[in-house]
Amino acid sequence: MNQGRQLYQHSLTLLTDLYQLTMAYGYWKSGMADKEAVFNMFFRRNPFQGGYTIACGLAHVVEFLQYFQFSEDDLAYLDTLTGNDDQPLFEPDFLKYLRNLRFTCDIDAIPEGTAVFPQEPMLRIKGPILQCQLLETPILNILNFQSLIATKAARIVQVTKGEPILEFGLRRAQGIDGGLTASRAAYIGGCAATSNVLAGKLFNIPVKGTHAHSWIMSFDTELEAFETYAKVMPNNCIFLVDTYDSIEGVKKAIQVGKQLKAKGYKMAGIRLDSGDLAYLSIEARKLLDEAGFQEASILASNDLDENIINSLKNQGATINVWGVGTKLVTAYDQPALGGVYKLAAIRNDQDEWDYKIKLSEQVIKISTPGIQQVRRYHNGNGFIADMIYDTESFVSNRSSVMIDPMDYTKRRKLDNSAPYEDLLVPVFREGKLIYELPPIEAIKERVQGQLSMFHEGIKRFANPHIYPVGLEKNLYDFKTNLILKLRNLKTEAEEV
Ligand SMILES: Nc1ncnc2c1ncn2[C@@H]1O[C@H](COP(=O)(O)OP(=O)(O)OP(=O)(O)O)[C@@H](O)[C@H]1O
Ligand SMILES: O=P(O)(O)OC[C@H]1O[C@H](OP(=O)(O)OP(=O)(O)O)[C@H](O)[C@@H]1O
Ligand SMILES: O=C(O)c1cccnc1
Repeated sequence: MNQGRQLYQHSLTLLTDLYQLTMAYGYWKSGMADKEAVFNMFFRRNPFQGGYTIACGLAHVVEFLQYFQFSEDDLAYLDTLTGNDDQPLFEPDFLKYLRNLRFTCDIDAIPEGTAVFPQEPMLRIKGPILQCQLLETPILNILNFQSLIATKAARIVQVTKGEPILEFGLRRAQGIDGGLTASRAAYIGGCAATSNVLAGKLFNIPVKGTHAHSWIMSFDTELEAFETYAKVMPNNCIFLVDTYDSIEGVKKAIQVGKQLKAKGYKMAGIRLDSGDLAYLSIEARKLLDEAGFQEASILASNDLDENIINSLKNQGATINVWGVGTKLVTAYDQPALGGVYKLAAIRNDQDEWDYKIKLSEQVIKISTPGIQQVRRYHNGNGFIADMIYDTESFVSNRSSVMIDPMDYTKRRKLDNSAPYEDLLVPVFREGKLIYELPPIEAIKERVQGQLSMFHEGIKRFANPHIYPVGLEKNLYDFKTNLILKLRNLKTEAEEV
C-alpha cells in the first residue's frame, strides 16, 4: 500500500534552535560528542483538558532524519554566525565535522495512532549526545503539533458519532506546513476528507468540497448560480444555501435538485454556513424530505468544534456532514501540546549508564531517568493500565507493581501473564530505518481501535477519568533515591 509522498524533499537540518548547535559545538570541543546518551520525548498534560492524546507525526520525524545532513549551503551559513566579539561562533574544524556528520542513533517510538498519556515516552533516542541534542527541536516540533491536531480531530469525531467530518482548515491554518500537517493529523484523528488538495496528493487523503458564497454572488440570482453549478458538475452538487436567506436557499436547491433528478443525477446535499444551525437544519430537513430528497445530506460549517457540535446534537440538529476548519487545524482552545525532550541517561567512563533527572519544585516537572519502555496491560474488555519501566533493571516476574509518580500511595499490581503490549517499537538502529511505516489508513484505523479499548470515562470531556499510568516499582524507587541524593537528603535505606 502506498504510504504517500514525501513532504520534506530536501535537507531541513538547520531546523533547530541555535542553542542546540552551540551545545553541539561544546560537546565536540570538549571531546564529548560521541558520548552515548538517551533522551525521551513525553508530555505532562493531555491537551484540551481531555483524558487522552493521540500520537502522531512519527512518519515526518523519519522523513526528517532520512534527509539529515548539513549541506554546503547550511555550513556556509553557520560560518557567517558570530559571537558578541564579532568573531565566528563556530571554528572551521567544527564545520568540517558537521559536513561529515550522519545520523547514527537508535530510535524507538510509539506508533502513530496510538493513544498515549502524560509521562509516557512517545519517542526514545539513543546515540551520540551531539546528535540527540541537535534533534530535540525538530522532533518536538513535529510530534507536538501533529499529536495535538490528531487529538483534537479524535475529540470532534467522538461527538459526530460516525457522521463524516470534512476538514476545511487550510485558509486559517498556521502557515503552509501547519496547513499540510494539520490536514494529515486531522485525517488520522478521524476526519473523512480534507479540502486541502496538496495534502490529498501528498498523503493519500480523500479530498472533498462544496462551493463558496462568491459563486452565488457572481450570478444575478441564487437559482441561476445553482443551475449553472448543476450543469457543470452534476455529480458533485452540495449547494450553499445561506448567501441571502437560508430557507429560501433550500427551496431553490430543491428546485435544482429536481432538475438534476430528471437528468438522472442526484443532488448530494446542501450546506449551511451561518445562522442558527440547529433550527435551520431541522427546517431544511423537513423541506428536503417533503420534496423527496431524504438522501440529501445537510452539511454545516461555521466555526464548529466539539462543543458546538455537541450542543447542536443536543438541540436535535439534523446535520449529518460536518465542515470543520479553524478550530480544528489551529487547535484553537489549546494551541500547543507541551511535549518535552529530556536527557534520561548518559554513559560514563566505565561504560555504564548514569541515570539523569531534572529536578523541579513541581513534582510533575521532575523527569524520569532510565531507558524507558511502556507496557500497556489488557483484560478481556480493554486496556487497564500503562506501566513505564526501565528496560535495564526490569525483571519480568509473574507480576509487577506500578506506582503513581504523583502519589506513592497509589499502587497497582499488574499480572505479566495477562496480555500486554510494549508500546515503543524499534524505528532506527544505528541510523538505519528498520520500521515499516504503516499506510495512513492503518494509522487512522488504529486511532479508533485504540479509543474503543478505553473506559468511556477517559473520553469524557468534563473532568475525564484519569487513565492509570505509573512507574514500575524499581524505577520508582530508583527515581526517588536519585531525587533524594540530588537534594542531599538521605534515602530510606540510609536512614536506618
Ligand atoms: N443552534 C446553535 N447552537 C449553538 N451554537 C450555534 C448554533 N448555531 C450556530 N452556532 C454557532 O454559533 C456561532 C455563530 O457565530 P456568528 O454569530 O459569527 O455566525 P453567524 O452570524 O450566524 O454567521 P456569519 O457571521 O458567518 O454570517 C458559530 O460558531 C456557529 O457554529
Ligand atoms: O469556519 P471554519 O470551521 O473555519 O470552516 C471553514 C470556513 O471557511 C469558509 O468560510 P469563509 O472563509 O468564507 O469565511 P466566513 O464564512 O467566516 O465568512 C467556510 O464557509 C467555513 O465557514
Ligand atoms: O468546500 C467547502 O465547502 C469549503 C472549503 C474550504 C473552506 N470552507 C468550505
